[in-house]
Order: sequence, then structure tokens, then C-alpha cells
Amino acid sequence: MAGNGAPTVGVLALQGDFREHANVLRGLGADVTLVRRPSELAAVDGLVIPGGESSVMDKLSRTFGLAEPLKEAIEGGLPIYGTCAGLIMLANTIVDGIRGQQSLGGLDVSVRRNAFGSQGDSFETDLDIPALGEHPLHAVFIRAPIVEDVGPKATALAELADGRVVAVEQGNLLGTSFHPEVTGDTRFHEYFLAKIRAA
Ligand SMILES: NC(=O)CC[C@H](N)C(=O)O
Repeated sequence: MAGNGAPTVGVLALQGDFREHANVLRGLGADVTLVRRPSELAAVDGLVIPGGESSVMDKLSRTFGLAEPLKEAIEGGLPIYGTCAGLIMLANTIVDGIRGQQSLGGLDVSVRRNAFGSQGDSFETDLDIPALGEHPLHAVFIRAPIVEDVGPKATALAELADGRVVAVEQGNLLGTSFHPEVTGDTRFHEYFLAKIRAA
């Protein structure tokens, strides 16, 4: 990002918990733009794709003419952070999508939707994430996906105790199965803002 001013961070606002991300980012000093149109996407230094329902987000992004500009932004190196449904949107492969569901792609991973069944549908746990420092991160999972396969271009940042991957990074892209926007621990958003500043 050029210059030393506050970065302009977009939050894709088609559906889902975009307001929570916007609040966290504003609290960290970012200028936040809610993105619903290609012109709004073109004006940001980075983008968050929030949690919600990936199949709906997929349909809306195509209906609103955002899917192609989003793919171009991913390929063009725009820093993008996807949480939960947002991670599904960034995955090259979706397992258990609804019929016809497409992702934007970019992350060399395979992601399974709703991977925790009804029992573990929503749960919370502490994760060791070396990239964020020593203290474990409290992570909230809500009908969360799991990263079933991490390809050679992507790096796992966090795993559950059983070894299943729940956070990944690849160049400009960052994805988490869980929702750091609801816990008050802002380290993932800070990590993303540092990526934007370094871009
Ligand atoms: N909290 C979430 O984003 C849930 C994701 C949702 N299950 C999906 O498939 O998109």
C-alpha cells in the first residue's frame, strides 16, 4: 500500500456478518468501505469476505456483477481475508457445496462446508497460532468449514487439537474457519492490516 495513511479496507457486504468486521477494522484505525459494487471494490486497499452463507454469497456476487471483479482482484494481488463462508469463497475446491455452488478461488485448498455436523455445529476453543504470538487465540466456530486439503501453494496457520486445519495463508490471501470478529481479540485483523500495509 502506498503512503502512510490509514488503509481503506473493504468489507464485502452482500450478506453475512459484515458489520462486525467493519466495527473491528474501524476500531483498529482503518477507513472502512462496505463493498456491494465493482466501483467500491476498485477503491479499496484490502477486502474482508465475512461469514454468512457461502452459497447465498456466491449467488449474490454473480447477480451483482461482483464475481468477476473479485476474481481479478484475487489474481491481481489485493489482500483478501475470508472468514468462514468467506474462506469457502476463497477456496479453489468446495466439498459439499449446494448444487451449482461456485467459489471465487485463489487459495490452493479444499474446504468442506458445515464440517462439524449438528453436535459440533457451533463451538469455541483456544488455538495456538504461532504467527499471532504466544497467547492462544480464542476461536468461535459457527457451522464452520474445515480445510480438508492444503495444497503446496498454501500454508496452514492453525490446527485443531486433532490436526485439522482451520486457518491458511497464501500470498495476498488469508482464510479462517472461525470468526475473530466476535471475540474482541483483534490479532487476526491486525495481522491482515499488516499484510495490507506491506502490499
Ligand atoms: N458462519 C459461517 O460463515 C457459516 C458458513 C456456512 N455454513 C456456509 O456454508 O457458507
